[in-house]
Order: sequence, then C-alpha cells, then structure tokens
Amino acid sequence: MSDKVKELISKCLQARDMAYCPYSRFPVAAAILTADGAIITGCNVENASYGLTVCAERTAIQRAVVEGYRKFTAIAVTCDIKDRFVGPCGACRQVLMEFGSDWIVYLTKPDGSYKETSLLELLPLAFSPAHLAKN
Ligand SMILES: O=c1ccn([C@H]2C[C@H](O)[C@@H](CO)O2)c(=O)[nH]1
Ligand SMILES: [Zn+2]
Repeated sequence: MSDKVKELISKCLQARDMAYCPYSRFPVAAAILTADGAIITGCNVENASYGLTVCAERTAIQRAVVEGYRKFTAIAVTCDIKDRFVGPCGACRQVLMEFGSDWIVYLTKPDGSYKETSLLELLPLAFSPAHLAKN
C-alpha cells in the first residue's frame, strides 16, 4: 500500500468518528484524494426529517468542491460493518460520476483492510456529463 493510500484510509477511518447519525446510529465516512494529493473527508449528516440526510460520500465531495478541487483520483469509504466490503449508495455513485469515471474506490472495513474497486465497476453504463454535450 502506498503512503498516500495509507493516509487516505486512515483519515477515512478517523472521519467516521465525526458522523452525525442519531437516527440510524450507522456512522459512515469517506475520504477523497484529489489529483494534487490533498485529502478531503466527509461523514454522514442526518436530519430529523430523515429524507434530508446527506451521505458521507456527498458531504466529502461538496466540501472538496467548495475548497476549490474538481479533479479526483480516489475515494475511500467506510462504515461499521466488519464482515464484508460495503459500497456507496447509488445516489453517491452518480454524484461521484459527475467528476469523472476513473475513480479508484477503496471499500474499507473498520480494521483498515480494504477492497480496491472502481467507479466504472460500481456504476456501469452510467449517465454522465459527457452525454449532455452530445445532444
Ligand atoms: O453510501 C452511503 C449509504 C448510507 N449512508 C448513510 C446515510 C444514513 O445516515 C446512514 C444509514 O443509511 O448511512 C452513507 O453515508 N453513505
Ligand atoms: Zn450515498
């Protein structure tokens, strides 16, 4: 594992402690690696209305965009599930696709072990910004 991936995984695991999830009690975190090597984290932020809950992956990407980043290479995601690798929800996959299809995705267990996959594998035949330009 490269030092950068180690740092990405470790910051992702740390960010899980920041999750605001009083309703589901299901903390989730994400850490995004930008093309120039910065790491931006996110956690799920729930709401009493339930439907306004924002996933960890989307808080991370929104934070990254506000901080001026638009080029990304990888995202690590983690939750409390220990016995299997868990991927981002469908909504988050689509939101990641907005910023390119060639993301590496590290599905990370609480002990830091991970499975490497890609956004293309998680969202095949995706609709993306490129389709709008072709009309
Ligand atoms: O990809 C996902 C799926 C779920 N959650 C959060 C939303 C909610 O707070 C909790 C239970 O669904 O997990 C995420 O952060 N990311
Ligand atoms: Zn999601």
